[in-house]
Amino acid sequence: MHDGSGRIAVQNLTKQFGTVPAVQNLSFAVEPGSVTGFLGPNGAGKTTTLRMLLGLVTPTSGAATINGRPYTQLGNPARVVGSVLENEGFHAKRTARNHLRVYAAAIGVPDQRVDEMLGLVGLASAADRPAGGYSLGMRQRLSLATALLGDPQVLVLDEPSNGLDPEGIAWLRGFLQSFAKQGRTVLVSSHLLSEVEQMIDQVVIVSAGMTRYYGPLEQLRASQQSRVLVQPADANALVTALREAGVGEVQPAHDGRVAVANANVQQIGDAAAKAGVAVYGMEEEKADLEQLFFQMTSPQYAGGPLPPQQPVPQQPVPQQPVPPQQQPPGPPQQPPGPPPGFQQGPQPGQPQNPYQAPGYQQPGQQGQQGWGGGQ
Ligand SMILES: Nc1ncnc2c1ncn2[C@@H]1O[C@H](COP(=O)(O)OP(=O)(O)OP(=O)(O)O)[C@@H](O)[C@H]1O
Repeated sequence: MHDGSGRIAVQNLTKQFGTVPAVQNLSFAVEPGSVTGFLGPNGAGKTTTLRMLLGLVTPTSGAATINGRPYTQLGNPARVVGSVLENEGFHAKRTARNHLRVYAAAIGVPDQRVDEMLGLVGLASAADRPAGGYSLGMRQRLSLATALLGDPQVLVLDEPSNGLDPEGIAWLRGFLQSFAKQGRTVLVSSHLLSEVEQMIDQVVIVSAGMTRYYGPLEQLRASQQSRVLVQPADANALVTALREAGVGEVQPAHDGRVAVANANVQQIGDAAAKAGVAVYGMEEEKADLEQLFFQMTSPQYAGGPLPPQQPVPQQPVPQQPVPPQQQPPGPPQQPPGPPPGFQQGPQPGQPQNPYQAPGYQQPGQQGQQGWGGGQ
């Protein structure tokens, strides 16, 4: 059913290439108003999933829909979804401006929009150069400009940070967040959590074609068990005091410090004071999100058994139209516990419509003219 919300729903999606199970029973939803990271190591099945979503590969089973419909049944797909996939070719001798004009004509968009998009992605000054001479980063920008021509409701980007310089990545982050704040939908794939961590609010983690985690990034962060490293005058006395007071999970470290999980500095300080144990310092420590991501996906490389799969949303991804403001968050999976190594020792106002003007300004960054440099 066509629901017009811009919602992406992937339901029990499977793709088998001969003997290669590229995608296995994948389910998740991407809600409008959010930027969702689609993460997994090389070969995890991300591109295949995105290609199925965009009607370029036929699923073996299951479904991927936008607005409740398969891509091939969208009335004017370029107006609904813009995409940037890997290895997209440009006519080498055609200028960026002419490339965009050809696309604009094909989808019925006026030429004026071509210049707006060139300005938006910072290619205005290179618009009349042949795309064949463009750097990887410039080609990424041209792909993005192409994807945005139809003023789509949904953006699907495969590894968009590839080839971008830090300035380009920062611009892309601000742009995607503003795009999502307008109630639009963004799905970005990457094999590096760190590359997209700052730009996403939801995350789907896949490995070996299967979902490992699906839910808010914040929830994944919160699942990271923190601990406090305490430097006491007398470690044995502090361990006894904390255990008797029932404060946290206490573990003496080799360097004379005491590691306390599941307790805050105030609880520890109070218990130490009550027992008359002097404390010289306390340090709060969080497990690294990247480390957790690596642990969730690394069995694909190790060739060993995969960890138990987190329950992919048990209830079917709703196919019925739901007004955006009433949509419940997608059913998140419970993230797994912290990596085993963590326990064992110390470890370190409404944005303006970007399509109104060529010089898109990020909220709070008045004066910045779109994607300026790095050509
Ligand atoms: N057309 C195809 N024919 C056969 N196997 C394929 C085909 N396309 C993808 N595969 C295989 O499916 C698996 C998933 O590939 P896919 O490109 O979807 O992964 P990915 O997560 O996008 O990886 P990367 O981050 O390297 O782009 C890989 O084992 C790949 O070799």
